[in-house]
Amino acid sequence: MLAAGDPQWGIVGVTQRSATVARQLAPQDGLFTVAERGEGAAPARVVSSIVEAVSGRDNPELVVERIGAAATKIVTLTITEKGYRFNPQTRTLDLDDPETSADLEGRPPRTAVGQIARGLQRRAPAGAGPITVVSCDNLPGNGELTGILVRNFAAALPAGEGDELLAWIDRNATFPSTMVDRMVPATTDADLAAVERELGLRDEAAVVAEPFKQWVIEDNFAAGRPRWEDAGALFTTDVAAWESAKLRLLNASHSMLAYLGLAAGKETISDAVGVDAFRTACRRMMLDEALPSIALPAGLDGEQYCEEVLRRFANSALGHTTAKVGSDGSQKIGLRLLPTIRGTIDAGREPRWVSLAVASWMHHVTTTLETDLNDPLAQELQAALPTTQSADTVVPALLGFRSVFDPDLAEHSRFRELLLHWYRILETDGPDGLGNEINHV
Ligand SMILES: NC(=O)c1ccc[n+]([C@@H]2O[C@H](COP(=O)([O-])OP(=O)(O)OC[C@H]3O[C@@H](n4cnc5c(N)ncnc54)[C@H](O)[C@@H]3O)[C@@H](O)[C@H]2O)c1
Ligand SMILES: O=P(O)(O)OC[C@@H](O)[C@@H](O)[C@H](O)[C@H](O)CO
Repeated sequence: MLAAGDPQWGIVGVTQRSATVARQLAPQDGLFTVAERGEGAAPARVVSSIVEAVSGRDNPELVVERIGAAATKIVTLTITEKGYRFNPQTRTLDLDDPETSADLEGRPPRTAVGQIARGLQRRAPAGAGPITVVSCDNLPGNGELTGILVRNFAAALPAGEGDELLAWIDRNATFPSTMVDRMVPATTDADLAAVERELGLRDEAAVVAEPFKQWVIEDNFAAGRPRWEDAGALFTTDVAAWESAKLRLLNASHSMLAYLGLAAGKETISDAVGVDAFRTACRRMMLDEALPSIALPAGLDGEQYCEEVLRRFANSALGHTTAKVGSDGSQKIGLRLLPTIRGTIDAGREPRWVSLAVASWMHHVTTTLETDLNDPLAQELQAALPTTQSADTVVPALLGFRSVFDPDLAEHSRFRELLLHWYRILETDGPDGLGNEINHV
């Protein structure tokens, strides 16, 4: 927007749990480089849209103040799935979460939902006017969900306070859904050194990304918005179809490749997709199981989309690690893989390939030490594992993990058999045996 000559918008960036990015941006006046990597990459570009960088961990009160300010018209969130602190089965705020309860008790809020609710509460008496809250996370119905969670927070406040806030939200706040697609790995020291060579300047906050980018947004803004369509964003009334296409084709395959890749000692997604058998399994999961169980957005060619996803994963200049994509599995499996399992079973077909993805996640949980398992439920997952570990003990134990599997799915006999089948191969023959089996099927 700035490049197009509209100078009225700027971004206050908030980091949540670590001050690192705020600390990197502050001495460089919020400027940072976006360096595209891979075929068709544009030259490095310095972006100047961040006008202030705040550490939410160190200064939660300032975050509330900024959300409460009349000048703020839009709040966007990219805080990962776990940042929402919700129960995925009921899609409600987890009020037993210690951080959420502490925010409800009135401390300067440290959870994202608490910060938004308290910020909105600030707007009412100040006459700061309406506001739009936009989730950009990989969650189905992310806008609707965010609205529910903020309202759950308000409803859990003492009666007078909560009712007033709920009524204000209904009149003044909107929560459009979005689908954001661009692979952006964590920046490494080698990335910073490469950007320094390209720019002739040291940028501690540089970001690397693939050339592809897509942002689909529900056009429901309460207080105006930049003309993002001029920069390629798509405004639509049907974000849900885009979201499920992305989550169940791209993100599902990403997770599958991450866990298969981790089992085979592959460091990056491009290394994992380079294994013929893994690429075949991924393609079969998308084409045979995910595609038939979703309603695609109008005009999207499903098969072409799947091939493009595989091509994007093969971008070896990106260095997207299997460890990062495979993190937080307990938060992602239920959104990316299980809906395809249910859809395939409901249609009377076998969820063969998608079960391989779930079995490789189980294998990852079992073969990773608790301290190395990057998952907010690492302790609970490890506690659920049996002492003697084999397919026959691990699969039922993890199927009983209620934060991920509901009883219906956990009891489904064919799903269980498929998990046992794939887990046994991973356990006894490793990735090579898996390759033979995949090629054989
Ligand atoms: N990186 C990508 O390729 C990409 C692409 C599209 C969408 N997304 C979405 O954006 C999210 C963030 O991706 P990223 O690559 O920036 O991840 P990241 O791990 O680099 O950053 C995550 C951010 O979330 C915050 N966070 C983590 N746990 C939190 C919690 N419990 N409460 C509040 N905040 C918390 C962190 O402080 C950090 O600021 C993803 O989970 C995904 O939903 C990412
Ligand atoms: O960011 P996460 O942790 O939700 O998931 C990891 C990746 O699958 C994801 O970030 C993709 O790179 C992204 O969704 C592509 O648009």
